[in-house]
Amino acid sequence: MTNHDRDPAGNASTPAGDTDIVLEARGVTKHFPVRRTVGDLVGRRRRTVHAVDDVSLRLRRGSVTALVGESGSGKSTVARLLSQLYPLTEGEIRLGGTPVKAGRGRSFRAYVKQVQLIFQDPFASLNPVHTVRYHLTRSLKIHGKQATEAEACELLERVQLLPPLQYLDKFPHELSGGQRQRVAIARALGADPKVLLADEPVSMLDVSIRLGVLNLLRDLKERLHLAILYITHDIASARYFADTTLVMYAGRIVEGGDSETVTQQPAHPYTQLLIASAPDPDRVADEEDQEETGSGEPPSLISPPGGCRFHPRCPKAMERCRTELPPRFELDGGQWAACWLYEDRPVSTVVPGAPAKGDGAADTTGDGPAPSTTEVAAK
Ligand SMILES: Nc1ncnc2c1ncn2[C@@H]1O[C@H](COP(=O)(O)OP(=O)(O)OP(=O)(O)O)[C@@H](O)[C@H]1O
Repeated sequence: MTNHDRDPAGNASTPAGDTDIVLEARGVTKHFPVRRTVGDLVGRRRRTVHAVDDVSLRLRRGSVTALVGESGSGKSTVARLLSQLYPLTEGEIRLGGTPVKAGRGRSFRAYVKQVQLIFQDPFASLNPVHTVRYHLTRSLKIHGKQATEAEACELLERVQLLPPLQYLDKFPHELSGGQRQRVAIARALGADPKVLLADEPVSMLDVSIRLGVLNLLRDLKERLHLAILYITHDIASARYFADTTLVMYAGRIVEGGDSETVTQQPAHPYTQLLIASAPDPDRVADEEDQEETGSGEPPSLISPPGGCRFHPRCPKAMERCRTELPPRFELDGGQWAACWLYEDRPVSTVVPGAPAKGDGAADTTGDGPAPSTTEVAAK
């Protein structure tokens, strides 16, 4: 993205006519209040967990966006905010370009019909006392579709549970983990959604069947032009499965770009650490690796570090990283990193008449509005 894509306030504008953007988060923030202790009452303190801060992203039709990060970085909270299970502390969500108003009842049902959430544990998300037929026909009914056996079978065919009649009257405990997750996906498809938010959809499955479920999601993305948010702590699977990858650390997105670039040429020291810690049979980790990429634990989100939240673990931290929050710096090929290391990189200029980065197909970053340097640094 270049300065040409920014509005007068310095924010990136939604690319005009980019009809591929289905769901967009702009500066989305979620702080959870912490239950007050005696000390808090005496000191008149109200503490909050800064679970998600200023997250912007765009999900496009027929595209998978991976949101990658360690446990506790805020990934599931982003999914819950995007599915309207939690109210936002700040920010805005847009569906099809229209700001979404928080609500229950009819407006919530209309939203959920288009944006479906798939959970990590398919056993917990399916009711053990009901059959596959019940789960699927109920989903069809709720979303105003014909709840016939033929429709339920079609859903099972879509998730490659064949022949469908063999699965229709099974209970969840009679299915394998992979089959259960396919039923959960089929149930989500009963709504005929535009967006699937898949929160660690394969992490509870046997390693041998993960690939099959990811391939199914990819097939659905292509055939049904779904926009998919793939939440994972496994950056290696993001390279394989996602078109775009966003990396999250301690409640903030720190890097984004097309998956191949982010995983092969990670720019942010945190992404480099994630990749160095990912199991790779071709690489033997040694102490030098550790020194170069850093180690340690993620910070407390009740009182996150000032400046860049990664600075206490960062082997490349500079003085200003402790005090100033880095904005997004644009790199080549649509990649960006929120890291002061890239401050002095020149921003490439736009060739007149050429599609600018951030305008439709040329924008591979999957991220939403980028706040200006001064705006973020001032926060
Ligand atoms: N309802 C809640 N109330 C208070 N704190 C919460 C709540 N939900 C999440 N958190 C906190 O917000 C932070 C982010 O949690 P979240 O579950 O979104 O992270 P995650 O990256 O999805 O982790 P995991 O991969 O372990 O699920 C954590 O510190 C968590 O303890």
